[in-house]
Amino acid sequence: MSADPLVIRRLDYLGPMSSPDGWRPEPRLPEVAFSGRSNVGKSSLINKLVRRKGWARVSNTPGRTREIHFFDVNGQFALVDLPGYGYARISKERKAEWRPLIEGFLRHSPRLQGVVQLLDVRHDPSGDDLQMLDFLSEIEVPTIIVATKVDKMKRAEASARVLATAAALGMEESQIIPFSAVTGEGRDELASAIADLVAQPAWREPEPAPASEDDDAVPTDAPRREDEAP
Ligand SMILES: Nc1nc2c(ncn2[C@@H]2O[C@H](COP(=O)(O)OP(=O)(O)OP(=O)(O)O)[C@@H](O)[C@H]2O)c(=O)[nH]1
Ligand SMILES: [Mg+2]
Repeated sequence: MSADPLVIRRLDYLGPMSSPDGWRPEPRLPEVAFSGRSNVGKSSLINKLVRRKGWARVSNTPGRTREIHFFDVNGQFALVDLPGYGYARISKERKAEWRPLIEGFLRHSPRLQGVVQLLDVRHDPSGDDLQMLDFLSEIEVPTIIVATKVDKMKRAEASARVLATAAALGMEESQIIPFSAVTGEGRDELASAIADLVAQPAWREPEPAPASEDDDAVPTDAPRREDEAP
């Protein structure tokens, strides 16, 4: 038996981020974010990945995960559960809130290291999925693609669906990880891909800190400019 590529020794919930300028946990760890439509199986996949049954909330009501949730895995990386997009019954108002939240986080989080993009194996990528994939390639973040719920089909049928999805996205079949939260298929392959991603050098350069008007924010040992009042 091969060794577990991601042994979970410690798992801590770090808290939610609910608006683009709102509170978020200190970005101390490299972050791997999980993205996908509502109901695609993000929370179920996360639970399987960390081998905890009720860790990330799983629901039969699509659109349940509304904030961005952060989890510290082994003090090694932060797992980031994004709200699902593209659920029709959610009000326009809520959708208008989510997009800036998700895109703002992905664009600006200083420690983002990669994204795991989930697609339901049974369906062709939706317009929202394609928009998200375009966005991910625009920001050039390393992305792992997972096809979820493969247990819902016969094996050959699921393989054919993965092949078709790969073709639709212009990628190789081997670039998509087939996954089932029910059988655990794909768990170790995904865990290994995530461990590799986290071991890479930091993907994003930190943004320069904004110039502060507030003198108190300047450390006392910071050099003062000549023209600056004492
Ligand atoms: N058969 C099967 N069902 C799954 C699988 N993954 C998720 N489900 C079911 O799909 C539904 C949605 O799963 P969630 O994990 O809550 O999906 P989510 O993407 O987190 O949904 P939101 O938080 O609403 O965006 C639940 O009823 C799950 O039990 C899977 O691999 N196989
Ligand atoms: Mg969820």
